[in-house]
Amino acid sequence: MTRPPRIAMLGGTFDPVHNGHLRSAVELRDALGLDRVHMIPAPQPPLRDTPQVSPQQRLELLQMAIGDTPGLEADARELERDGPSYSVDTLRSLRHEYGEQARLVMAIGWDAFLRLDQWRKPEQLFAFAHLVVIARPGHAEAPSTPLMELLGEREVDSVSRLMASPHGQVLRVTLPSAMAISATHIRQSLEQGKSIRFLVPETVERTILREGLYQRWQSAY
Ligand SMILES: Nc1ncnc2c1ncn2[C@@H]1O[C@H](COP(=O)(O)OP(=O)(O)OP(=O)(O)O)[C@@H](O)[C@H]1O
Ligand SMILES: O=C(O)c1ccc[n+]([C@@H]2O[C@H](COP(=O)([O-])O)[C@@H](O)[C@H]2O)c1
Repeated sequence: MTRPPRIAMLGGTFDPVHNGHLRSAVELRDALGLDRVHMIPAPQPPLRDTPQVSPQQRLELLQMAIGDTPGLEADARELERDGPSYSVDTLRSLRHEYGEQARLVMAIGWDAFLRLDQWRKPEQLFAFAHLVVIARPGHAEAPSTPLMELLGEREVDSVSRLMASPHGQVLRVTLPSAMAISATHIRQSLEQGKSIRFLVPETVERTILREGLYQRWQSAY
């Protein structure tokens, strides 16, 4: 019998993409034995202000960051929708693409997980995908009661248990090279004229500096 595909969505504002995202995607691919990790920029992230840097520019930085990394894909599907970038809509589309037996995972960092109960139709996410929560240095706050209620009995303690079914369960993971890198810190560094070397891939750094992105003198697009 052929093994069902193992697919993950790692959505983000990617404002800009950084090595914390990229290394997490690679280590998640290896830890879960994933066939593909769809890295999906959100044009209008629902719980924050729409970024100044356009969705197309954020996508292009993501594409150059990923390059030819096996199993990682810059996925533009949210750019084709209007309105807030709800993950439930993206997961519906991935489920449709890969079929009902695929093991579909929505991967989010601990900070994003803490607000999951404020997302659109959070319980419906589990009808499409598993949830994998990635530990993130500097984010250790405990989940709220509504969030714990939302999780219910879904938590499992191993990859093999998670992959035994197509969707509906939750796994917390700590990846080997957890990095305390954030896009906020990168934007602040650029605004202050400080170096972002080694926080993002070199091609991304070069493009940001050349285009004047995130720098004080850049006018809003
Ligand atoms: N260093 C990191 N390690 C693990 N997960 C991360 C890391 N940075 C971001 N993530 C996760 O990746 C997803 C997309 O993150 P996002 O694009 O918002 O980046 P960010 O660095 O958190 O941005 P910002 O600082 O602007 O909030 C979220 O689920 C987030 O928790
Ligand atoms: O679906 C929602 O309601 C929802 C609410 C907040 C965030 N998300 C998604 O979570 C991902 C990370 O968001 P953010 O704001 O932490 O960059 C990104 O793909 C967002 O579209 C989704």
